[in-house]
Amino acid sequence: MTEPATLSGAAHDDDQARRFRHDYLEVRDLRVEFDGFVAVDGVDLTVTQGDLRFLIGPNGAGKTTIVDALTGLAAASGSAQFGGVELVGAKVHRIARAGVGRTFQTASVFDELTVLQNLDIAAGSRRGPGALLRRRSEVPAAVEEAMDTIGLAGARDTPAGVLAHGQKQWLEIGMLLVQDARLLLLDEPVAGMSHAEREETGQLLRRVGAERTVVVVEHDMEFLRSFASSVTVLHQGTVLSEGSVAHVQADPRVVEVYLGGGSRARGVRGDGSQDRPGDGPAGDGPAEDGPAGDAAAGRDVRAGTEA
Ligand SMILES: Nc1ncnc2c1ncn2[C@@H]1O[C@H](COP(=O)(O)OP(=O)(O)OP(=O)(O)O)[C@@H](O)[C@H]1O
Repeated sequence: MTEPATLSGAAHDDDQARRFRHDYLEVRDLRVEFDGFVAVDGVDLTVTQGDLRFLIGPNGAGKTTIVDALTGLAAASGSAQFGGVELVGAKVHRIARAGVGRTFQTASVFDELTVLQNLDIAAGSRRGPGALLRRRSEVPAAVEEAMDTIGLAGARDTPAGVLAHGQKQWLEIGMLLVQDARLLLLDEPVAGMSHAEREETGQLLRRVGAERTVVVVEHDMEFLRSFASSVTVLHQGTVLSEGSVAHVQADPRVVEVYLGGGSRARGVRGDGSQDRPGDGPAGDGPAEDGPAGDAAAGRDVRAGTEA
């Protein structure tokens, strides 16, 4: 369908509503291989708008690689469509234009620039040069709205470099909002945050997730229990379990992966054989972030079973 070049108020609102209603992510048989090592092995994933989906799994399960594949940073096969646009094989800028945005574990904001300037530049990436020269009286509505949504309206003139850790992450989410990202892929958004910041972030994701499609890669089980509306558990590049928080917590395969250290071998090769079968949590990654680490740190995947 051909989009009109410009839309007046009511028509624009209708268009927004229509777009958001039909936005969903549909991944089919996604596969990523690095020199014979299969990091993502036939993953199917459907995420609709309003469903705050958490993607969890032990270290090396393939979570970040899936996000990389959806954002053009890892070559993949299979299909991943968002809003009807095929993402697999598309160039990074085309994927961004299709409304797909991501954050990284470390916030990538311009420290020397203020909150407002960071958002204005992000918005300007859609508008072209000159955005930085915009006077404050000309702050676009989308930037004002994003500052409110991320709770940083009061810090608009604060340089991003002096923001608290959590605020930087919120700013980065705000930058995706003003870029009109309608699929947000967030990599460990609450890592390193205080309890209060996690709560704020959870509420923010709920607000954003009501209107957009949000996928959160996360290790923090307490955060997941509080805010996930659905969960996909990955293990060795495949989907191990999927459903509500209660469903995956009760799935014996999930419990085994998170608590049975012996099942963590992750080297699935192209020929289907296992690399170092039987490797425990200390196999080839930091044990504290692995399944045994999660349990030891009191992050048992089962409800109410703090270790
Ligand atoms: N560029 C690459 N080249 C080779 N192997 C890679 C590359 N990127 C990732 N891998 C491997 O692919 C597997 C999946 O990695 P990935 O980072 O997606 O896991 P993850 O689930 O996000 O783990 P974590 O929770 O530790 O971030 C790992 O075994 C990793 O070592």
